[in-house]
Amino acid sequence: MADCGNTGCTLDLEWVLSTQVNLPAVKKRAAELGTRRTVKKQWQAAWLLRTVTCIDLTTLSGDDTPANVQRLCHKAAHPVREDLLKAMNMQDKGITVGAVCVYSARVADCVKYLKEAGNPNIAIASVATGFPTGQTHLKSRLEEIHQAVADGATEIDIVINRNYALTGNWQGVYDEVKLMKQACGGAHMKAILATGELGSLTNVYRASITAMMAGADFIKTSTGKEEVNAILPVGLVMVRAIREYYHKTGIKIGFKPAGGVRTAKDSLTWLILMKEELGDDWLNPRLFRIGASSLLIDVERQLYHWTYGRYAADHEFPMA
Ligand SMILES: O=C[C@H](O)COP(=O)(O)O
Repeated sequence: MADCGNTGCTLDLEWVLSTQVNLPAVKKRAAELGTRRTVKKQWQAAWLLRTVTCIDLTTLSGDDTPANVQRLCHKAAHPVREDLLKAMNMQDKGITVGAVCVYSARVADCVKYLKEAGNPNIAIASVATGFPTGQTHLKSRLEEIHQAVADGATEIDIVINRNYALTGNWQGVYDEVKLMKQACGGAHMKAILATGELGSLTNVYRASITAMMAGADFIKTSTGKEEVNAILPVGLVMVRAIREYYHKTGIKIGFKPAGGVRTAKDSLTWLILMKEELGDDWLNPRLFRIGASSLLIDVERQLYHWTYGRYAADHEFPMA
């Protein structure tokens, strides 16, 4: 998955504390992102297919059952209708989403149903560590990771300890994330910062750097359960932290906006952010994912429009 397999480094508190984010500058740059560059026609279709390959197709509900996980896995393995792929001459390219993303208790279902759907190699991401709040004892948070990996998860989406982050205890954040990374073993680890609960963009930057130093392979904006989830100013601060970490260590860390990304147009703006701030190396599922439960349906509808020159009726896309 991630290019890096980030081993992390010693916590450098001076680095963590040295940066103050300039809020007006960040807001201005974020506002430009959706307006400056437009992607049209066949290029748009190509970018949307890229979006598909970067989606962590997610279901994180209290009423998740094996049946809806089965549908999710089938969609993950066949994310775009065959006629649309043929129109783009992409039917033989084995296009799938980046991963499925579920609660840890549903990982075994994913193993079963991805096999059934004919694509057992699609990554299985499990949220863990007391998701979404992280307000359980460290011992059980670590145990949840072990169990998810034992069940077949290849990626673990952990949540950081907001209590520590909000009280400036970056050593505490670092120590816990490092233990979580060890618990992941060979599975890649995405660190969810829950930025909507961090209080300031400076804290978002500090949490990003701390998580990367502790070994996160990806940093992820949100659980999807906070009041404010993936938004561009936060994304900008996080990808700049990734850029700085890369310049200082040579290690490429992935980025995952998650929560509230629902339209094809939104996904293009996130891709533009990655291209402009981090470059083409980051425009692939090894270093970029979008965590989303309903984005795929809109992307597929836009691809339908590109193919047939009209929007499909709802019944033509029964499952996203
Ligand atoms: O990590 C993914 C999010 O939980 C999905 O959020 P969403 O339902 O707003 O797309």
